[in-house]
Amino acid sequence: MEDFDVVVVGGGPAGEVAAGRCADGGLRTALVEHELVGGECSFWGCVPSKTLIRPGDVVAAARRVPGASAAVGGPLDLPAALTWRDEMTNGWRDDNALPWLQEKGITLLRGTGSLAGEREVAVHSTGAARQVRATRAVILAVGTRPMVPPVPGLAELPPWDNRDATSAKDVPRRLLVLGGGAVGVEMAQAFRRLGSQEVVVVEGADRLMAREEPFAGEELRIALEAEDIRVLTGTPLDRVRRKGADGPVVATLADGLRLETDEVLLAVGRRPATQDVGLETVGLIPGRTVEVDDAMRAVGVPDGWLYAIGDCNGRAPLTHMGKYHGRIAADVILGGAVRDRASASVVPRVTFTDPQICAVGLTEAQARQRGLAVRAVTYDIGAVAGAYVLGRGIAGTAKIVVDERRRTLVGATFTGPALQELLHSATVAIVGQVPLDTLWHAVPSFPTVSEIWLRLLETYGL
Ligand SMILES: Cc1cc2nc3c(=O)[nH]c(=O)nc-3n(C[C@H](O)[C@H](O)[C@H](O)COP(=O)(O)OP(=O)(O)OC[C@H]3O[C@@H](n4cnc5c(N)ncnc54)[C@H](O)[C@@H]3O)c2cc1C
Ligand SMILES: NC(=O)c1ccc[n+]([C@@H]2O[C@H](COP(=O)([O-])OP(=O)(O)OC[C@H]3O[C@@H](n4cnc5c(N)ncnc54)[C@H](O)[C@@H]3O)[C@@H](O)[C@H]2O)c1
Repeated sequence: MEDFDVVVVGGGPAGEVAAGRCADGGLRTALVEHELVGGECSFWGCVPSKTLIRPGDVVAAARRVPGASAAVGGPLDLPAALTWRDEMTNGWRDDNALPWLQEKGITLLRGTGSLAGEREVAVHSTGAARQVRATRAVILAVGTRPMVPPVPGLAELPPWDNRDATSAKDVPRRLLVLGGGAVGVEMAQAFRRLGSQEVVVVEGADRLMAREEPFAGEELRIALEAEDIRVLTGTPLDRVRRKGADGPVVATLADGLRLETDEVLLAVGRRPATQDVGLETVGLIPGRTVEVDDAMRAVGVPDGWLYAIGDCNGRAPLTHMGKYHGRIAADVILGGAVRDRASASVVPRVTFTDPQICAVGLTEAQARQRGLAVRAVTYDIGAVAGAYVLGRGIAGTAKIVVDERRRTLVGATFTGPALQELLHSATVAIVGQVPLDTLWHAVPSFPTVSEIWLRLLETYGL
């Protein structure tokens, strides 16, 4: 039995950050990983998806600018875009992460980790198993797997999941995307812009991006339809079947509509990868998210030695939030008193479509559900000088949700092209609980899109 102070199971963004911070604090740290250090985000999630989105985004931005649009008249260079994606994922090798681990003094254990009782982890790799003990803490950072809904015929296709989409070597001529959440809308637009001719999004809820402000999904639907992406909402997929071994797929919706496509991309959410990590050996239920307290300690496990961070704790399944959880867990293990203050109500999120949906904190509906007396103010993003100097036809909406009792923000949403860097200003205002009367003195430069702040505050009445 080998001893470490901390054993981290799962080397995605959350696990890497936790391991790095524990090691920086002088703890003997092991990181157990059975695929690639970097996890879903680096190889099949954020990084390749954003890389596939970027060429279409740049061209769309140039097309809005008279004088530049003529220079980008042709189609995208698909092979070059895919090659760049391959570079960004380092050809699905993690050798570039290894020097970092070595520098930090983190021991990488290649294999599948599972809890084997209190403070113990069994690590299985081909033909070998070893047992390690964590004197201070075990941190689970095992992430998620795609959900497969029980639609007859779906599993047999087989459908594409995010891995197939983000590592695709070509684009299918026709693509049916099941799910109009973040993966679905980003990939639908990316594939359409990369050359897929017929793209359909089938979303079970009544609108795209259903957890965001209603106008966000509506504006996105209009933009996608303008690019000839078909958007079908509110009607579940009833059954699918592939004609022959390599033939087209026939998809039938609950209302009887039949669609023919070449591939079906599953984008209906994720389930925690906790089925086989030995949760039962510590009294927890396999396959469920690991519920944690604000210190990231697993609820129901005595003595506080088990932590869960990132997607597998279900708090806020986004890379930056998983890394935040990783910093909290490491600091708590090192004796700090830091606690999670962001996951429940200040989660920033950017959906990298065109228009982007950038949001932080609560939507108006969520704030009201929590019993807050809020007032919301909206303003047209395209109407600020900072937006219209960027090109023609820049459209979108900004909305802030103000807690009237405290006169501070509890939520903000911005839709429009390339707004991702604007979002952090709203995050800072919410986390800092900056009163609107103070925010009024944060003067945005002219002509920047940040002028939207001024317009929102004026509309509010300041
Ligand atoms: C297509 C797509 C695009 C996305 N884009 C974004 C984005 O733009 N921004 C954003 O914030 N989020 C995005 N996400 C979400 C983001 O990928 C996740 O929130 C993030 O990867 C979670 O990090 P994690 O460390 O918790 O888990 P993961 O990244 O899933 O990493 C878990 C790691 O644990 C390993 N592992 C699992 N079980 C074991 C075991 N038993 N033993 C050893 N190792 C194990 C896995 O191999 C993996 O390396 C996207 C997701 C998808 C699918
Ligand atoms: N830019 C980003 O930050 C980004 C990008 C991609 C993914 N992610 C994250 O990755 C995770 C997974 O994303 P996702 O899009 O798979 O999940 P999601 O939960 O964001 O969206 C899933 C969508 O599928 C719909 N759905 C569920 N079952 C369905 C069915 N049977 N038929 C039709 N529609 C159905 C849901 O209503 C929902 O709109 C999320 O946590 C997401 O936030 C983030």
